[in-house]
Amino acid sequence: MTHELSHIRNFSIIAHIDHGKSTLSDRILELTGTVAKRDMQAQLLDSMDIERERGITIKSQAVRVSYTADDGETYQLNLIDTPGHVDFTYEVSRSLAACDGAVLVVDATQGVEAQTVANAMLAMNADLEIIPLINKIDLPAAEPERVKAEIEDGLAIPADDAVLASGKTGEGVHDLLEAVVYNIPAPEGNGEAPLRALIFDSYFDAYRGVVALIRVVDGSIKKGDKIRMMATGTETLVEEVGARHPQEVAEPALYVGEVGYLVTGLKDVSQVKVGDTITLADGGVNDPLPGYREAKPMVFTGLFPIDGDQYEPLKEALEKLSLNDPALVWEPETSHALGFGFRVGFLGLLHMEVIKERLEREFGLDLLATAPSVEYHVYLKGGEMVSLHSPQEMPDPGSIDHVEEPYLKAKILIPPDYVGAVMDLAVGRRGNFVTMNYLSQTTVEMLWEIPLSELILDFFDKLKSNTKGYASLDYEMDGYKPSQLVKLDILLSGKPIDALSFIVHKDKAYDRGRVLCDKLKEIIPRQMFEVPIQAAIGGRVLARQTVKAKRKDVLAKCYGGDITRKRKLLEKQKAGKKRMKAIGNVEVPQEAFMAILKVDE
Ligand SMILES: Nc1nc2c(ncn2[C@@H]2O[C@H](COP(=O)(O)OP(=O)(O)OP(=O)(O)O)[C@@H](O)[C@H]2O)c(=O)[nH]1
Repeated sequence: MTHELSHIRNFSIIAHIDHGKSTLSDRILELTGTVAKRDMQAQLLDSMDIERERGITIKSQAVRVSYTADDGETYQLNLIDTPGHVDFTYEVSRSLAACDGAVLVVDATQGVEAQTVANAMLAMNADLEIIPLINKIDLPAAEPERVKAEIEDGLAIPADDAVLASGKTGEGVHDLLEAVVYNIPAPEGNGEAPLRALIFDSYFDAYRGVVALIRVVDGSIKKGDKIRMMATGTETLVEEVGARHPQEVAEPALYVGEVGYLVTGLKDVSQVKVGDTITLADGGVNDPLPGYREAKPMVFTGLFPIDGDQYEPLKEALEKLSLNDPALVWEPETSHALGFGFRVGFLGLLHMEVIKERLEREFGLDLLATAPSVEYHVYLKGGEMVSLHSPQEMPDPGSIDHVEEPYLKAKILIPPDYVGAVMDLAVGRRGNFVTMNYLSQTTVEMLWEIPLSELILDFFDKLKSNTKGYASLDYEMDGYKPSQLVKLDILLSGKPIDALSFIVHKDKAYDRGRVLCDKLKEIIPRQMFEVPIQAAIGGRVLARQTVKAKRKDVLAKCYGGDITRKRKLLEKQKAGKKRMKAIGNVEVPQEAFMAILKVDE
């Protein structure tokens, strides 16, 4: 295969969900003979089960295909698949930084949608050449002309020459590859200069240690080279380099402009960070590539095994998962209510859900998760600052000078009709309006400063439902700001339950406390006795509800007679208890801990 810069193209495919990105990628692999038709497993690029089920990509992928164009020349095309969720905006930006162009897929029956706009903006910000592609033209309802107009008016991308294609029939896929070769610029770089390579993903492989996906920006890299990761300072010998087709094939070297994988031989993924620059340990460069940022957990939750015997297995599972995930951090946590568990940090709610699901599915654990919270900075009267990852750690109010919470700069893109809806939502979430710009007649960009704690409630879901799915959200950290925050305690049968307490803005405490008591009343099943539920701040009760006592005992029906029937009933009860935790003498289901996430204003 060619290594000449002029014969390399690095690109990614971007689209709104379900517009056909994966199907199209599969067709490309097929048409270039990379994967034989009989080996095609639909949507080869989304490898992890959970990703496949949810239709989201969490990790980046890079597949190299060889394409002989109509000009008779053979080109090396590297197709880079980027993660598709707001939790992973930084990872997306690094994957795009490894590309020179992007194919923007738009469904011919749906037209431009929210994520089309959001992804196109990301690609433009990354200075990528954009090739519009109108997909699903096999469908009778396809309206390519209307969609072309939408792309031009809404995104200001010329669409006269948009590729018309069908991932289903394969029509237009050849045109797409020709467009990639002719419209996307070849990479630039200096093959003679010292090595500079961008890491745009890294993962732990049980057999080979940490593997990185890289783009060589200058120079070249081969087996046996002694390299240094510039941000972490880690040095190592290159064990192997190569490309995915999509199975890994070792190459003698990766040359300037090329994308491929690198086996580092290192055991810890935190030594090989996304966004870092690789250079040679001896005679390397001094200036890293721009854009490196530390992956920082933003959301914290307590994870507790339902069965205390699973504490050690949970610890081992977390150790295994963090080998592959530098953003995953954790430390032991003890709760009076839930026993021994861990406080775990995540990039965002999706990251949290995925990890919890993997712990349960891949490691067979039954877990209870407490409501997510953020990292607060509590300044004590003596001047000392304490970082708080859990509401339980909140010091005595008398000793606190003030509390600061993390804010985000949030960018929301919407059609003009939804400006009012977004205003209502963001103001209700303590957002400060910054500016609003018309990017085109069909797209408004609103900038807000919003406390992260408000965003991790159901903000994203609410934003989507209030704008019929049109809004897209992108955010970055904006530092800490002082806030009037208090710890709200929830009491069951008069006893404060540490795992249910949370931190809330003073002005929201009463509403949230009341709504939460109502919710908990619905969620907590009737017990043999009455269960009063109270929300309180430092002993002052704000709201109260009561779960009434159950009338009958199930076993009473058995008259002590039929033993098998009795056992069956008990088993049924046991199954029903799944995800319940006895707190004192009250059975509390998992939902109760998440109720705070669903508070309606
Ligand atoms: N008729 C028709 N259906 C298509 C075409 N391309 C994709 N589809 C269907 O559209 C649906 C979504 O396609 P995917 O390839 O999974 O779309 P995607 O954009 O990768 O979706 P996500 O990964 O979930 O974002 C699937 O049911 C496909 O079978 C096409 O060209 N024509």
